[in-house]
Amino acid sequence: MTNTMERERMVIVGNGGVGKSSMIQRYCKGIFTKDYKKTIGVDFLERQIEIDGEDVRIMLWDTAGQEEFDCITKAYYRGAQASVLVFSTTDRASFDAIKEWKRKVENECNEIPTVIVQNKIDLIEQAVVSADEVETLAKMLNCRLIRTSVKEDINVASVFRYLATKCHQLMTQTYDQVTSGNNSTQQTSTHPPYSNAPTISAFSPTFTKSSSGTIVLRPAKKSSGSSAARKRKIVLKKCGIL
Ligand SMILES: Nc1nc2c(ncn2[C@@H]2O[C@H](COP(=O)(O)OP(=O)(O)OP(=O)(O)O)[C@@H](O)[C@H]2O)c(=O)[nH]1
Repeated sequence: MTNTMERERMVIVGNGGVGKSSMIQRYCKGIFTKDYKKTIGVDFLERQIEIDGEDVRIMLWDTAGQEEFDCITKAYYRGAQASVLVFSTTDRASFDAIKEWKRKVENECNEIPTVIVQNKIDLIEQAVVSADEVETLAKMLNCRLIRTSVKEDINVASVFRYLATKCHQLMTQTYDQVTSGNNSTQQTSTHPPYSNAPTISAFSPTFTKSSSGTIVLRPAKKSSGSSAARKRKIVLKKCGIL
């Protein structure tokens, strides 16, 4: 592991009990526990994955869902490159709070790639939100929607791979702009267009492309670390992006 490895910092927010800590534990440690242990303030775990043949370290900040911790947690939103807004299928208030969570994150770090996660999809029979209203909210907030079950390990990895890929693309664009000396009018938006983004559905855990718009998330192809990739890392480091 070199100190030039790309690092992507993500924050996971949402009401208490929606499954944020469970999601991070599932992704980073491969475990799930039924016990509910309230997060006090913030917690942190990381995992290394490969995107486009490059090693990327994903740093996941788990934040407390209770408002009483807001002043502590908001300090951790700063500098985040992506965010995950989580609500639970069985908790109406957590769904209603999603807009507010997005606002809180944006107050600290402007617009960053963001995913809305509807967790506990294994409890769909006890759902207190309809599929339509969830999809409408995601469109309105211009966010990708991913339905997950941390318990059944459905789509959890898709959430983080999707965001890591977005962050990686943004870093690559920044690199291209720096190396081509283009810092004028052709500035690319830091927020990709999501309005027509398909939903990643918990009902297609095999991630095959379906007519309903479910998208395919394939593992990145391994490539031998090219000299271009190495140069890119050096430039990114010099730009203070790493
Ligand atoms: N059925 C089901 N239960 C889940 C799922 N994900 C998490 N849980 C349970 O939901 C409860 C709360 O999960 P946590 O991960 O602690 O929730 P949190 O959002 O981190 O909560 P705070 O720390 O209070 O913000 C735990 O009992 C988990 O076992 C899921 O996908 N399905």
